[in-house]
Amino acid sequence: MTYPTQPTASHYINGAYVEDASGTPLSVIYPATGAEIAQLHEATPDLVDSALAAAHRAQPAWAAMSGTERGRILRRAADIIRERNHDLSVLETCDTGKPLSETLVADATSAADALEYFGGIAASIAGEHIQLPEGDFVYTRREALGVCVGIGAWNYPTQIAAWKAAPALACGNTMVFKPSETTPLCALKLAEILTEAGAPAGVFNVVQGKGAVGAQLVGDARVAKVSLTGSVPTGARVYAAAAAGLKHATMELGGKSPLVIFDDADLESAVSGAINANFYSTGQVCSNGTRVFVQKGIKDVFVKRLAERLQGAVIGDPMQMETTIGSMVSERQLEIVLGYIEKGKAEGARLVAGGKRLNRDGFYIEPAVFADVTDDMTIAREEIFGPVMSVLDFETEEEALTRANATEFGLAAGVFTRDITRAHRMVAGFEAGSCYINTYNLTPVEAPFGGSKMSGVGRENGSAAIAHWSEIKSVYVAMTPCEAAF
Ligand SMILES: NC(=O)C1=CN([C@@H]2O[C@H](COP(=O)(O)OP(=O)(O)OC[C@H]3O[C@@H](n4cnc5c(N)ncnc54)[C@H](O)[C@@H]3O)[C@@H](O)[C@H]2O)C=CC1
Repeated sequence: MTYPTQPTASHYINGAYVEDASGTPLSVIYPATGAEIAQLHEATPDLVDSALAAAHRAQPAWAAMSGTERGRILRRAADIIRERNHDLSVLETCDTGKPLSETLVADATSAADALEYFGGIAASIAGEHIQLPEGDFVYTRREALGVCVGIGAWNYPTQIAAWKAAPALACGNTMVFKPSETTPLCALKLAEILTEAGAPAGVFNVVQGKGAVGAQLVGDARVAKVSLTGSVPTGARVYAAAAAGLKHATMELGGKSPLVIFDDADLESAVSGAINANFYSTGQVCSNGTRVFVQKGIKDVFVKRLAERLQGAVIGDPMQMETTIGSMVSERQLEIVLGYIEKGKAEGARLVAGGKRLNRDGFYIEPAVFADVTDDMTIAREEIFGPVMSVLDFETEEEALTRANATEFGLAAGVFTRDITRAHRMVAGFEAGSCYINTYNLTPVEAPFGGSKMSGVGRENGSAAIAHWSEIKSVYVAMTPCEAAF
């Protein structure tokens, strides 16, 4: 590995890198080869405390700055990220094993988009004025919550850190962020860049560690809000811990999203949609449409065309620009995915393509397509978080909608059809936070993103995010003397 992947230190607190070698060692593995590329340490309880103290100290002055000033710093950070996109994308690939052809356009650039977007609206975050009888009025102040905690998953380490930091900081909060222990490198770069852009010390801090470090952060009395991106079981634990302290919470959790393809759809476009809904980032995307419902009349031709198109996938070294499928993030995740593939076969689904581990170093698997999947099979019910597509067939619109919604999850849903009224009817009926018509998995920063049902609470991105990173203070102003009964 010739890329500089060992960071200056494990943590970033109060505007500087900090090391504490007494923490448990944390080894960073490049999943494309299995080689160790960095050695970090988990944060000790004292170190976590010092990060929270730094964020707590910095928050009043940060909130007291004008939105314009805060926004300028965020936008400057966005510019620095864009200038360094190549190196940051290489680091994202080292952290995750995702192909550079993807990380160059979807990770640091998405972080820059978030910083630019929320930097742009920071100055117009405001309350309102409400007129009342006798000249009295109420005005509202939209205020920061205080110290916020962000906790990330491993699939989008740069994007997750920025999607939380940008709106939090725009609203005048400060943050302590804990990346996933599997991908700890990228968030440190965001912290470094925010300092360079002018963010005062303590405004954005990063501490490394596993669940225990996350739990300490969530349980701390100084923390006003917790935003987690992770799995449903972790989300349930973190949400409960936040509730114990009556903290604000945003939970971006897992999914098992449906993609419904009607027989009048543009076939090539629908196949592309199914590919993007299942194999981007080697299938490690929370909103993936892994239950692909295809109307009976076109099922065979759809599966045939999909298998042909899969021949064009280039699996291998993620640093090569022609590569379109990199490695899984870890050996553990690869084993989980292989386990699901065996279950799919054992329960009677037909493996149409892929599904084998590649015989080389690193954690590679061929993208897999199962046909003849039924709703009760494990692969159709549980989130796999890997490149495994399940194709199910259906006859009527009503049936498709009922079966699409028959899941505890509700993150995303998509429909391919040329019938516009049917498309909108389906979308209105989907029990999901993010819906797609004739496309899939696009997540521009302008669009609110988040889940229904067990897939989460709250929304990230879009102007909707402001409500989740601030609160309203209502101020009643009397224009006449105050009267009392006695
Ligand atoms: N809805 C969304 O926006 C997204 C959801 N995800 C979901 O994330 C999952 C994959 O990511 P993983 O890293 O495996 O998830 P995970 O749930 O295992 O871990 C998520 C984070 O929570 C931390 N954590 C674990 N236990 C904790 C505790 N008790 N208190 C505080 N923090 C704790 C972990 O260290 C990690 O940083 C998938 O289920 C996926 O669907 C991933 C990306 C986006």
